[in-house]
Amino acid sequence: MKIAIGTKNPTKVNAVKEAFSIFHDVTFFALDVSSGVSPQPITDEETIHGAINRANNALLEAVAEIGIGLEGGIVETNMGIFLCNWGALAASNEDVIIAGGSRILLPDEVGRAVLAGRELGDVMDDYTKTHNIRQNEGAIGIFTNGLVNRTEMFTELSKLLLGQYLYQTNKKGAGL
Ligand SMILES: O=P(O)(O)OP(=O)(O)OP(=O)(O)OC[C@H]1O[C@@H](n2cnc3c(O)ncnc32)[C@H](O)[C@@H]1O
Ligand SMILES: [Mg+2]
Repeated sequence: MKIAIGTKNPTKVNAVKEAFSIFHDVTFFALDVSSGVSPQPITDEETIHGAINRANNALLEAVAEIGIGLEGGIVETNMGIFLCNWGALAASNEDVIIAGGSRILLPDEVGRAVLAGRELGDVMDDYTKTHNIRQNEGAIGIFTNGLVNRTEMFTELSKLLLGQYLYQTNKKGAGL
């Protein structure tokens, strides 16, 4: 089975590989595809569209059985600005499957800087005085004291996608 992943970010690629490790015969293709949305989505809808576009573009480009798209964004609420994560699974002749990942409240200065136009990854590097947080523990890893890193968060999200896909394809197979 060919699985196409719409990113080269190792936190996302490793997460998808982990979720699909229940299969023996899988080959993964990591591709830099367009998300079709801004580099820093700032609503749930924009983040979901980014995930769906990545999944569809990866599926088509790699001519795979399954395409996976994972996208990080932020959402402004009256409780503050949250980190959000969305994922999509595309398979030919199937409706796209989506799932939401973790959301945590961001410090207001971080959230405001992102809403003002900066990418969260860059803001996080300045905030923590380190480099390339986005490809390592992620904002979620920093703000959960390392208990949940970006790869773990995307692994659970990938399992939510794969699990729904298996449920739906089984249901069809059982003629329900
Ligand atoms: O190469 P891609 O797949 O685009 O990986 P990315 O790290 O840019 O990830 P996204 O495009 O999905 O995320 C959108 C923006 O939000 C940032 N971001 C989202 N979650 C993050 C996290 O947990 N830690 C650091 N940056 C994060 C990310 O760096 C981008 O600026
Ligand atoms: Mg990006």
